[in-house]
Amino acid sequence: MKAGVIGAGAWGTALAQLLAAAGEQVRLWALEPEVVEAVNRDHANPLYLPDIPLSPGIEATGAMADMADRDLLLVVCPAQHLRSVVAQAPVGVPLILCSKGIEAGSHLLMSQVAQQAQPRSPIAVLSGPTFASEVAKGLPTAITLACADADLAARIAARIARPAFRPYLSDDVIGAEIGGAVKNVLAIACGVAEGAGLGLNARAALISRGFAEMTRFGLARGARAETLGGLSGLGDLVLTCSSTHSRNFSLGKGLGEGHPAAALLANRRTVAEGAFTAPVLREAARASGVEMPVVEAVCALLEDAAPLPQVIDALLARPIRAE
Ligand SMILES: NC(=O)c1ccc[n+]([C@@H]2O[C@H](COP(=O)([O-])OP(=O)(O)OC[C@H]3O[C@@H](n4cnc5c(N)ncnc54)[C@H](O)[C@@H]3O)[C@@H](O)[C@H]2O)c1
Ligand SMILES: O=P(O)(O)OC[C@H](O)CO
Repeated sequence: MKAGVIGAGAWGTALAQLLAAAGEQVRLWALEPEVVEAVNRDHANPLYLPDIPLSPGIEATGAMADMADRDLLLVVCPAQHLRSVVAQAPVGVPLILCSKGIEAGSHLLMSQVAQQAQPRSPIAVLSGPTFASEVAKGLPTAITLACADADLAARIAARIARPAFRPYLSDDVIGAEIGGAVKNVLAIACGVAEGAGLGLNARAALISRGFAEMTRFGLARGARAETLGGLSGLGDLVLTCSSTHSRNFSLGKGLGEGHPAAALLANRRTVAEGAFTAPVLREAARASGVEMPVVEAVCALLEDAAPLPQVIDALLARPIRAE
């Protein structure tokens, strides 16, 4: 059993810890040499997952060639870098994609990007309500594991399941990916409501109407409604829209407090995927004729295209219609 994790941000490090805590020897590819050094020397990743002691069973490397002997690879880089990262991975090894987003330009989901970059590698998607620090601490978590190949899904599930980490199986890869990508944009909207002091009614309205947008977009792209209503859709939406532990929610809170997006996004080390997904999602939704007013509002705020009161008024002034 030789798993590799590509990407040593918070989530990649937490997943490496999950696997290594059960005795597996895990190799973790990190972009930053200081992360490689800290993991190997101190069994820690203070840059991305501070205050969590890591298993000595995790060995970090900065060389993708060191992944050549792995029998399973978890890909955990930011979505916009997935194509170039996966292209460097060894050929033919099953890839579990853990990034949440839609590629700019192509409008492709991560599984579609990976299939282009590594056509001979079997693909699965792991997505759901999972704050990295909680998984790394062994707190109870459930997640969707989506894969078109039921045998591969069962083998991966047996490999990653732990008493406090429960994968639920699905063959709806597209549905699992759309939930994870769209919820990040909606979490920004809920953060805005928090930062601007709009109240908890507004948050609940954004979650419900945002879920309606996620469902419309998902169905248009071939997702199944029950997947969108499951862990990778509604489950992750509720988690990410409820807490400043979410980077996306925190970004929105800053916008709601009146800080300009450019200042909030400048010099960030950690990724708030919703900021990159929002304009791509707007473009993809418009191209499919799907109405996504909350997503449009988030884009307007990220682009500083309109002041916050005007964006809120425009959402509230939409015509009354059937729910
Ligand atoms: N953090 C979580 O709780 C969590 C949970 C589930 C899914 N995810 C998803 O996992 C993905 C990674 O998020 P994270 O939280 O681990 O990241 P992070 O914000 O903790 O760290 C940023 C990561 O981006 C990497 N990076 C920066 N530039 C890069 C480049 N040019 N090429 C490759 N990698 C580069 C850094 O090395 C680092 O690993 C995202 O898509 C995120 O939505 C995160
Ligand atoms: O911190 P966020 O907003 O990137 O959310 C992390 C995970 O996606 C939650 O499931």
